[in-house]
Amino acid sequence: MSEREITISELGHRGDGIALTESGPVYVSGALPGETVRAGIAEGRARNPIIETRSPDRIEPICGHYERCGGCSLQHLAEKPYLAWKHGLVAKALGDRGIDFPVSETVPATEGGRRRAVLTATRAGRHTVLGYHEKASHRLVDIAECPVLDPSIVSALQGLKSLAAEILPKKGELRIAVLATTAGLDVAFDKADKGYESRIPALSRKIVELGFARLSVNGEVLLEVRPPMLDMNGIGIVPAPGGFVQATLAAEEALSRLVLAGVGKAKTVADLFSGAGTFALRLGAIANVHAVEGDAGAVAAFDKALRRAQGLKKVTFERRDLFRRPLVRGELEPYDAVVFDPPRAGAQAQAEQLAVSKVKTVVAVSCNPATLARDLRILIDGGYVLQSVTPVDQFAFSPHIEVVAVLKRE
Ligand SMILES: C[S@@+](CC[C@H](N)C(=O)[O-])C[C@H]1O[C@@H](n2cnc3c(N)ncnc32)[C@H](O)[C@@H]1O
Repeated sequence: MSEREITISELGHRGDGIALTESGPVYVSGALPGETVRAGIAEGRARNPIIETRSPDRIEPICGHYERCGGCSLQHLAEKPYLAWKHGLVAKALGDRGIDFPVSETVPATEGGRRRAVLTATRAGRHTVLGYHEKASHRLVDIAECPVLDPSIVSALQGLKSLAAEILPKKGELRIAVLATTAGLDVAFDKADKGYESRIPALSRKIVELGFARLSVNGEVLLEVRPPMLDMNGIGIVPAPGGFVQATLAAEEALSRLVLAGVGKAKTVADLFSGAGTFALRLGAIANVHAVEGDAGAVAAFDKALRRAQGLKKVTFERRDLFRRPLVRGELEPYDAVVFDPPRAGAQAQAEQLAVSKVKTVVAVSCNPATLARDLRILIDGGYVLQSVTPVDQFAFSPHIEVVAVLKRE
């Protein structure tokens, strides 16, 4: 493997530096545009890179685990170019689908830290390791700090570890979803061995001692000390164990503001892939809403929240698989506006139905610029005109980006 000097010209979509060489792109982990790097090169990747010229945009990472931990990829880049890079990811995805539209500046929405985290635990001899996987590895980093998480999760890391130790399999990993709620932590273990049942008394005792709100294992609630409540714009919701909620409150609010502005004065709105009601509960204050969601737990959580809610207009819901059974043209007729917020796979089948519908306004929310661009292309080809595209940065230092796009039919 020959060593040579290369110059980084751009950041890739995962945050690696890219040098464009005569033999193709070379990916350099941890390098920034403008930097020159000395490294061995094999299969398009730099090995043991040494940065020779530093970028003025390079900053000190804020976490002691950063070098190893795969949870973050861009702590070493200053905020302004970091937000610009996220903006570029969205613009590029649109460009790849032939959509030439000015993308708004990235809205930072990481304040307060992530209230929802998925950690992994495993055994290392007699110890328990709890954290995230190392960069490009299956090994776990045992985290003692994590500046991107809500502080209440960080201060509970030791407690979570001792809880996980009760049911860790001899080999393999345990997934732990943690949600910081107004009543304390909601902890959901996933992929626990059946044998955990003998540890239920010990787990229950620990949950109470640790002051956590609820513990669930493999989707079943084991003990609810207090309902793990989230305040959704004044309405209390108790999410399903391990269920989806926006990872930061700041992003939930930023996305909701953009969704509400997007639907404008619509009187009837369909909220598709509605989860536990992040948008529907807010939209219900200004319009009649029909929420559609595929996950039974999320639908049940939404139903309960609706019963507690006051002063909403008519809000209805249904459980439905929108990949297999999107709302078809006739079903879309009653709506002035449709909001959709699918998982990473996007909403192709639904976009195809919207493209032949008469719905005036579509607000597309996405966590994947590539599938969003595909769905926007379908809508634009069906006669919609883009009004705005706004990236929202919910996952600090990661390559993830949320986007809200508003389209109208003339
Ligand atoms: C990105 S989340 C958005 C949830 C909600 N809009 C929010 O902001 O909290 C995507 C949602 O789509 C749901 N979902 C995934 N696949 C689905 C499908 N095939 N049909 C309907 N809903 C689905 C998930 O359960 C999840 O609630």
